[in-house]
Amino acid sequence: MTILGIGLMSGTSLDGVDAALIEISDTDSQTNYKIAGQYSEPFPTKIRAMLHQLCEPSSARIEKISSMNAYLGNMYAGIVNKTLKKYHRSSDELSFISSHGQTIFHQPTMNQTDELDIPNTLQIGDISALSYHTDTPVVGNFRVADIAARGQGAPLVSYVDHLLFREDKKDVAVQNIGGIGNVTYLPPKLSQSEPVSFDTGPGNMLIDQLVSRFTNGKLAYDSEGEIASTGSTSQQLLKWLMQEPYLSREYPKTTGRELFGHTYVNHILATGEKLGLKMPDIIRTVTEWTAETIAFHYRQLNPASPVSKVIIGGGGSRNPVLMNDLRQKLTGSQFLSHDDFGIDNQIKEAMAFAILGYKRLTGDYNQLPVFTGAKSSVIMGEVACNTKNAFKKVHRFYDLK
Ligand SMILES: Nc1ncnc2c1ncn2[C@@H]1O[C@H](COP(=O)(O)OP(=O)(O)OP(=O)(O)O)[C@@H](O)[C@H]1O
Ligand SMILES: CC(=O)N[C@H]1[C@@H]2OC[C@@H](O2)[C@@H](O)[C@@H]1O[C@H](C)C(=O)O
Repeated sequence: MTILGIGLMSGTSLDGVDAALIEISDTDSQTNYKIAGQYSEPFPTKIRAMLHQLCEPSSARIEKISSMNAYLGNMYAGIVNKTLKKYHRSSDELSFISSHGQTIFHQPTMNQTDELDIPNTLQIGDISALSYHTDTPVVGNFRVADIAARGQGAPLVSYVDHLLFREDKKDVAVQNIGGIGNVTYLPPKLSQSEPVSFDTGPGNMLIDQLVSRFTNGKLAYDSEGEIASTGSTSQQLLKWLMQEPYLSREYPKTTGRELFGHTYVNHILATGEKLGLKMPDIIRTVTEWTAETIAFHYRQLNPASPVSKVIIGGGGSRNPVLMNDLRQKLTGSQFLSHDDFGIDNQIKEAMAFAILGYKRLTGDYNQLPVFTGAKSSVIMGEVACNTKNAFKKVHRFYDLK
């Protein structure tokens, strides 16, 4: 039997939503995942601006978070219906939706000064609204189960990287450069070493914010690295940035806009100003620093030799300045992209969440403690099925067992 599912991803760069339509079929020995379609929709400027406000504790307002939760649930439903229409598939054919949601806040580790301050993470985009408007069961809110098991609640795509990309004899690093950078490091199967994953630091998040300030909000990112290529790296600013304590924290570790947000950008700008730097020089330096945060961690992962294969994904792979810096810092590694494996870079994370959602519905573990630091394996994800049809569709998965 072939199951049709849709994975939805809206990531920390706040650029929009990606949908992956996937067909899943089980043979006796393995599960096969085939991409049957894809659709992406950018956030309208107003929504993106509001999301930026909601991710920043000083500007977030509870009533706006609540209404954005409902709004995104409806928006995601529209995206599912557009994806089905694009590929001439009906809602009846769709067995499930798996939605990451929009991360608004993520604090998996904290210095507990108050008993009420406990690890937490919040992804919004109401899964009940999504289920209701699509007549389909929805799996969402993945990260909270891993946090409950005392994990970092991220990175979660590592589980899928491990299924798809581990090799017998060569070590592989699967590097995402989204808003945040994260790596899944897969030592050869034949070695005794365990895989690991963690966030390497900022991806495009700081570059995007600097570009937006430089252009008074006219540009949201440094397209093709054009601004960075007009500046020069300041070694002094680079050295200052390398002192960021997150870099030397032990992994598993994750980060986000809580650290690399508005206040961080203010600190970079103040330091750049003291050094007499112009904005393109600051953007150039932060671009090189982003590459250096990745290379810095790889030298720790494999001190003896360059990582054999680096599979790059995420929007940062479209920034040639960032990619050139990374290649220069990782000489000896073979660079590949998800496209080399038949997976469009744009929808890799959406596809991964479809797989995580499918595992949730079949009652299988969809997380490995080694990746998130959780105390035990968990089956992540909550299920919303708010119509009779959605309920019937969920029951199909019980028959699979
Ligand atoms: N042509 C391009 N040139 C330079 N940068 C680009 C280009 N296209 C996309 N980007 C960068 O990629 C970012 C989006 O990346 P992506 O969609 O992978 O992030 P995300 O999935 O939201 O984040 P995360 O993986 O952290 O959740 C944009 O904000 C921009 O900085
Ligand atoms: C809390 C949160 O949303 N984290 C994201 C973010 O974006 C990249 C990096 O930081 C990663 O840890 C994670 O997303 C990917 C999809 C993951 O969980 O694998």
